[in-house]
Amino acid sequence: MTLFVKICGLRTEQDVDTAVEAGADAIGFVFSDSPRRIDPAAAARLAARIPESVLTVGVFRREPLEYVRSVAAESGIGAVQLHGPEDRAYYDELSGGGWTLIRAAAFGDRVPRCGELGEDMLLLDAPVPGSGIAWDWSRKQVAGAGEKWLLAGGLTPENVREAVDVTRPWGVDVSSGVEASRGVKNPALITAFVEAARAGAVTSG
Ligand SMILES: O=C(O)c1ccccc1N[C@@H]1O[C@H](COP(=O)(O)O)[C@@H](O)[C@H]1O
Repeated sequence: MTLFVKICGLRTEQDVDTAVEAGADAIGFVFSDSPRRIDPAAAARLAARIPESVLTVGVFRREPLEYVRSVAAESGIGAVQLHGPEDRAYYDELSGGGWTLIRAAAFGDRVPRCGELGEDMLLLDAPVPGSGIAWDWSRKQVAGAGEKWLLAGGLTPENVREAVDVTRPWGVDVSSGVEASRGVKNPALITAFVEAARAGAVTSG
């Protein structure tokens, strides 16, 4: 099975086109406080360039439900990625809206199971999302084989292959590791990341 690759925090046409050409499966737009923040109208313009086969993801951190709903509607994204303490009721409110739901959780002692709050994908991240700081991947098989879970946090073109070999995720997600400076993507790194992630990949899917 081919490793699912998400490139996050994109804000320019060039970066979006590069990610699509490189073969990314998902492209993320950040709608919460971040150097990568983009407004919904600008994200909608970028999303119009993206083929339907590529999932567009809105990233939210501790936002009210109504904000998520209105941004998702205006930007036309296909998936909602939630970084926060959202509970089952919050996910229930969003389910049925047509979005793929991605639950982000900081890797800790208890590894969540994909689907336990109604999410479609689970993203295991470092404690500070978007920081570029990696967590300890050495705990093999950190999530269930066969689950749709993505590894994130401090991935780069240099370390993604080892991280995938050790943890066997269903997919990977990167932001800082493909940037020239904070919030500014480097197209060559985007391409290098997708190639490195998929080189010889064996996944849990
Ligand atoms: O990228 C951000 O600024 C951000 C802000 C708020 C919530 C999530 C954010 N990014 C997510 O962080 C991980 C990995 O980031 P990195 O590669 O370590 O920089 C990824 O899931 C992004 O979607």
